[in-house]
Formats: sequence, C-alpha cells, structure tokens
Amino acid sequence: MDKVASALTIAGTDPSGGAGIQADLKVFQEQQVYGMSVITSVVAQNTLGVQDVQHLSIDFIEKQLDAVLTDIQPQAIKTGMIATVDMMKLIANKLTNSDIPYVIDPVMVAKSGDSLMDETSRQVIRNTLIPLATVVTPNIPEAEILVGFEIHHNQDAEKAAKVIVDDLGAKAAVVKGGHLEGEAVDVLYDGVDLHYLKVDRFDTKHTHGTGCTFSAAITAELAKGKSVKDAVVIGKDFITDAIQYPLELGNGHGPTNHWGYRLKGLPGQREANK
Ligand SMILES: Nc1ncnc2c1ncn2[C@@H]1O[C@H](COP(=O)(O)OP(=O)(O)OP(=O)(O)O)[C@@H](O)[C@H]1O
Ligand SMILES: Cc1ncc(CO)c(N)n1
Repeated sequence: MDKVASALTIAGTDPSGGAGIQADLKVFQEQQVYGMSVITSVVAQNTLGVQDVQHLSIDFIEKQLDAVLTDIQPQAIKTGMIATVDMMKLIANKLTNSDIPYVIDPVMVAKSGDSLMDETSRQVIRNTLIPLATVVTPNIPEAEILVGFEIHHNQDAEKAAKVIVDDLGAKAAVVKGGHLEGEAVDVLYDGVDLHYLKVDRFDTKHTHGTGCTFSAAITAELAKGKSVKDAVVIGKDFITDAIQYPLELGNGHGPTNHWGYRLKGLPGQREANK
C-alpha cells in the first residue's frame, strides 16, 4: 500500500475552530490526509470578529518549519494568514526550489472585516510568495489588491485570474466569487484554460472560514496526487457541502460544517453516488 499522503498548513489560529489552522486540520482529516501545522500568529477570534493577535517570532516559526520539514515530508503545503513581510520572506526562502505543490490562500481580512495582514505585506506577497504557488485562491477583495484593478463581474474575475498566472507567476489561480452577487461562481485559470465552478448561492450567514476550508480541501487533494483542476473541483464540492449543512454555532458568522460532505457522499463522488 502507498504511504499515506500528508499535508502541511502554515497559518494563524482560530480558537473558535471554524477558520485558520483549526479548520485546515479538520479538512485534512476529513479528506484522509495526515495533517501537520506551523503556526504563524495566534489569533483571539470567534464568529463575531477578531479581538487580538500575537505574531510568533520569525525564529520560532522557522524552528517549527524545520521541525516538520526535516522529519515528515508533506506532499502538499498550504499557507493562510501570513501577516508580515518577514514571515513571507522566511516561507519563500524555505519553499524556493521545492517541488511540493503549494496552495496560497492570500488571507487579508476576516469575514468580520478585521484585518489579518498589514498594508505593506498586502503588496509584498505579490512578489515573494505568489510566484511560488501551484494555486492561489483569492476572494474578490484580495484579487483586487493582487492585480490592482476592481472586479465587478465574472469577466473581471477571469482577467484577474490570468494576471495572477501570466504576470505574477503562479501556476494557477482561482478567483472566488463568494463576494459577488448572484451565483457563487469561482473562476479557475490553470495557465491554459479557464474553468467555471458554479453553484447556487446559499442564503446563510454561516460563512466563517469558507476560504480556509476550500483551500485546505484543494491542498489535501493535491497531496493525494490529483491535478490542479481535479483538486479544485473536489475542493468546491467540499466547501459547497460544508456551507449547505451549517452547524448553527456561534453568535455571528458561524463556522461551516467540515463533515457536511459526509451527508451527501464522498467529495468528488457526489455524481457517481446519485
Ligand atoms: N453563500 C454561499 N453559497 C455558496 N457558496 C459560497 C457562499 N459563500 C461563499 N461560497 C463559496 O465558498 C468558497 C470560499 O469563498 P469566499 O469568497 O467566501 O472565501 P473567503 O472570503 O476567502 O472566506 P474567509 O475569508 O471567510 O475564509 C468559494 O468557492 C465561494 O464560491
Ligand atoms: C487565522 C485565520 N485565517 C484566516 C481567516 C479567514 O477566514 C481567519 N478568520 N482567521
């Protein structure tokens, strides 16, 4: 039997369990991928918002990275909340020349509107980390900052996905339409083709950690050796089910249901199971 697939998330924490490292590890587990984590920032947050943040020192983040990477080799890596330029430089340094698939969720602002990345870093991520990415998964406001123009409809999202790949150097980009009106359409550009991932929008306030959950599911599938397109399609199924079956927790934007797909069948096999 093949050795089990493992994945590493490098991100901030969410003690309320719906986003960040906690969400990523839950998703890896659900996808039967062995999950590992390096914490960049400890965040006091819940479904209502972010109360406070403490960044770990660069030295200590490096120790965590070395502890994992010198022992258990992940088959895919994801970064989420990387709040400072120094953190970005450290991670870029560790991942340059690596051929491990690397998913960047360029987390800048939480659903509550609280900032998770400083202003300078929002500009610097473009040149440090994005060129190393196998897939980048910005939401609309994040994509606007990366590409420098406004996104109002799907054609703008297509253009943004192409700029992220053709000009900024990522291998693929998924510009997520969660913040646009109408259907929840995400645009995937893999350097060759544009693909559209469409689902009907659920009328729900339980969307805390949707981006983390989606990108973690993509990472897990890449760790299993799936192509970018297949990993994104399965990730979209996973997040759709997680939003469709909310847990009704918390007093604000509640978490998604990380085992929602079990209520429908395995991710990627929903059609086959019908
Ligand atoms: N109400 C909804 N119904 C269906 N799909 C949704 C809904 N909201 C978001 N999505 C989907 O969830 C995924 C995550 O998108 P979104 O734009 O919400 O990420 P995000 O803003 O990065 O999330 P967060 O910052 O809270 O982690 C996308 O595939 C998007 O289309
Ligand atoms: C740590 C962390 N990463 C990402 C998000 C975005 O949902 C969040 N709220 N918290």
